[in-house]
Amino acid sequence: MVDYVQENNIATLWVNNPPVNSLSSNVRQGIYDGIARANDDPTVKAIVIAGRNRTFIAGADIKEFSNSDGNISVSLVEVTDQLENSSKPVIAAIENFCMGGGLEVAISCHYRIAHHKTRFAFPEVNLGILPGATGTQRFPRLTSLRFALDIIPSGRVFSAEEAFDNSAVDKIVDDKVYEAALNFASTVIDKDFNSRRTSKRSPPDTDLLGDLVSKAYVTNSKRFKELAPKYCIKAVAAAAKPYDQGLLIERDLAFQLFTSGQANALQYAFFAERSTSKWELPGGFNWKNTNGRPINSVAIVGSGKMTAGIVTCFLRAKIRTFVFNTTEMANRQVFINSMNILANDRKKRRITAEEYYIYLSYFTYAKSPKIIAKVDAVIDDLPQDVNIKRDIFQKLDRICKPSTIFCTMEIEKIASATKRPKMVIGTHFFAPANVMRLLEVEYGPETAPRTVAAIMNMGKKIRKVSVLVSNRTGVVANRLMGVGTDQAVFMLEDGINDQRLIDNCMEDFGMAMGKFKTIDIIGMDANVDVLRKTLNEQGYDLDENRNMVRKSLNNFLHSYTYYAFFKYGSRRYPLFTYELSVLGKKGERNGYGYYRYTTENRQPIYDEEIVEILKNYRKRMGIQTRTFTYQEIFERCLYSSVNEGFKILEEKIAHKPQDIDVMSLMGYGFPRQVGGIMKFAETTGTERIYEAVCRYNKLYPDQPCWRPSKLLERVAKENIPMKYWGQIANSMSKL
Ligand SMILES: C/C=C(\C)C(=O)SCCNC(=O)CCNC(=O)[C@H](O)C(C)(C)COP(=O)(O)OP(=O)(O)OC[C@H]1O[C@@H](n2cnc3c(N)ncnc32)[C@H](O)[C@@H]1OP(=O)(O)O
Repeated sequence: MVDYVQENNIATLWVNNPPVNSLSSNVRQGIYDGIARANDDPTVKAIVIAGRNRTFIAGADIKEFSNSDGNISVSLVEVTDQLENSSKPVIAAIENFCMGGGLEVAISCHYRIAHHKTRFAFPEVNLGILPGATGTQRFPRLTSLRFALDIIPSGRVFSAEEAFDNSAVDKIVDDKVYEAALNFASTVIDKDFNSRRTSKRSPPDTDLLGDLVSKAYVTNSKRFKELAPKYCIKAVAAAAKPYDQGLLIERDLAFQLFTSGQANALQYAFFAERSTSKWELPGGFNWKNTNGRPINSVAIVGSGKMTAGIVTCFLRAKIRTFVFNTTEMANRQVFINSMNILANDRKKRRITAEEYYIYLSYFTYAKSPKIIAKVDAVIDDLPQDVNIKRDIFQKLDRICKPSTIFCTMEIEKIASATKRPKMVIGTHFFAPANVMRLLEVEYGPETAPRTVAAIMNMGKKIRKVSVLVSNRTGVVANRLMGVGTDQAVFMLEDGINDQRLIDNCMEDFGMAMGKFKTIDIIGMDANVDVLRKTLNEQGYDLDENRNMVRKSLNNFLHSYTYYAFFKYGSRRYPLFTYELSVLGKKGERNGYGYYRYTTENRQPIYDEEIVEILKNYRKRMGIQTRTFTYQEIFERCLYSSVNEGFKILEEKIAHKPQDIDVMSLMGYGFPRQVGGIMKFAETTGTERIYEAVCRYNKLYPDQPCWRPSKLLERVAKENIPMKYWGQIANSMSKL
């Protein structure tokens, strides 16, 4: 885990713990022992600490947080103290990742040489903890309170250049960082390096503490539903005190965080995200045993609201991207929109000017379908009309090379229109596609495992977190969270007069956005399209019924019939959203939805008109209003989605609870500090949720989302831990 190598009078401690050299117990012990050995050896004059696997250290081994191997070794605090107290100078040779505990190791050394491409960060905050191995005390002393209050509470990644500008590293090299560190070591041998012991310093800007702390509170306020950002600020502020006092505060805060449920959930989310790439198909094909061809070029066919967002994902990954539309103007518009997205990235310094031009150079207009004949994948962004899609994909099937994969949400209908059903797969991006990291990949009954492998790998290449699901009806993430949205609409229809009450309940829980704000952002039309499609599949025409009502002389009677038709036929549908869309409210896009929006300010404004429309609607529909408790709002919005999550598992649409959690976290802004909708079920207790689901099922028999999932029932009754839910779902479907 740590190799000790001596060359002349310099000892090197090589950290070797692939893939990212995390600081597992053996590594900590290895560094500690290595420093002791070098200090005891009179022939050693300086020590270099470096990483094998072309990386320094990406921090603690997160798996050990919840899963100690029982190996008693030194703590990271002991390691950092051992490094700083070394009687011989220690030089860190840093490259690739220098994160968390790795950065704490680096700043406890006496000198730091970094490769110019190194990425530095204190990502602890994202795991619900703080840099508690002296990081909050040493980092501001080495750099400044200002920089530490920027870096530690945000967890943001910073470059070697920024590290150098803020005194976090002493030298940057373009190549061969280890050799540079060895050379540097030879220049400091026998020199006094006492002033380089970081803990002995004071932060250079303690007189600015008040202002800097206030600024940090404002900057991080959006994340204050999580404890860690606040605690990070408090811990860094304590660096203005004498070192030992500050350290006590750091330890106290670190302990509180470490034992919090939030830290547990955030660490769960870290691994859940990574687990989605380990996909598996029912036939035994999986990410390990199946290779897919690399996707080096794509064509986006058609254009809509999301096209430029999708295009930029491919451009950033340097994948040749053809945009194919029948009009020159549509193609141009996609180019302009993509350029604007990249220009914004550049303005916000997420990419350099050079990268901006390189990425744009991967964009190509395709005026004729022949130009896209050789692409590796075609992505469907055509209008929702299936006949148009089938027609175009039939033509593309004749033109494109046999290995071209077709990505569409209408898998079966496109597969049957082409001679390559094995090469047809679903890809669903979430809006805005250039920001949202979730990619839902859907396989159909005929999709080949190699096609799945190719598209899952493509997802990784374009930096998406791809979740593989089987194709049934519509987008699985929408199904999962949509049932909760329907509940919100029903409760509004049934008596809540202020949409903010429901939205606040969800936002207090930690959702990025309340249910009605989400409807507005997604757009009324998109919401109603789902409803329209669901009803169409059952042979009902939503708009025809509505027209019948409008044309009617006896409006009340027909409205009631209309309502009764949908409500008491078999199930109830969230028709109030449809009502608003018919009135011309499109959501955030045109400024009118469940809230109002102005062109200057896209923040939702409470709209009293909704209450008036609601009252009329209830009157026409003959709805008897009632009151709702906060608990009912909470349970109906969330437990309905939990129940749906269990159904998605038992129907084998998703493979494991982690996949469902990732969909809720990355597609719908579910609070990360709760871990995801299934982790929420585990924390809340499945028995409690099952009891509520059964209660609502009795109360609302016209809402099928409350039919209890069999898997939930079994898990609740037998009190089965979450780690077995996927396995049980598997065995259930075989029955
Ligand atoms: C107390 C707390 C202390 C002292 C801390 O240090 S807390 C901070 C711990 N470190 C981090 O939070 C960094 C986490 N890692 C990352 O952000 C990324 O992995 C990376 C930027 C370092 C690399 O990204 P990438 O190249 O995309 O690779 P993956 O994210 O896919 O990771 C590859 C595999 O390594 C596993 N991994 C990564 N970091 C850790 C870790 N710190 N502990 C344990 N395992 C880690 C990750 O799960 C991947 O494993 P597989 O899924 O392939 O099995």
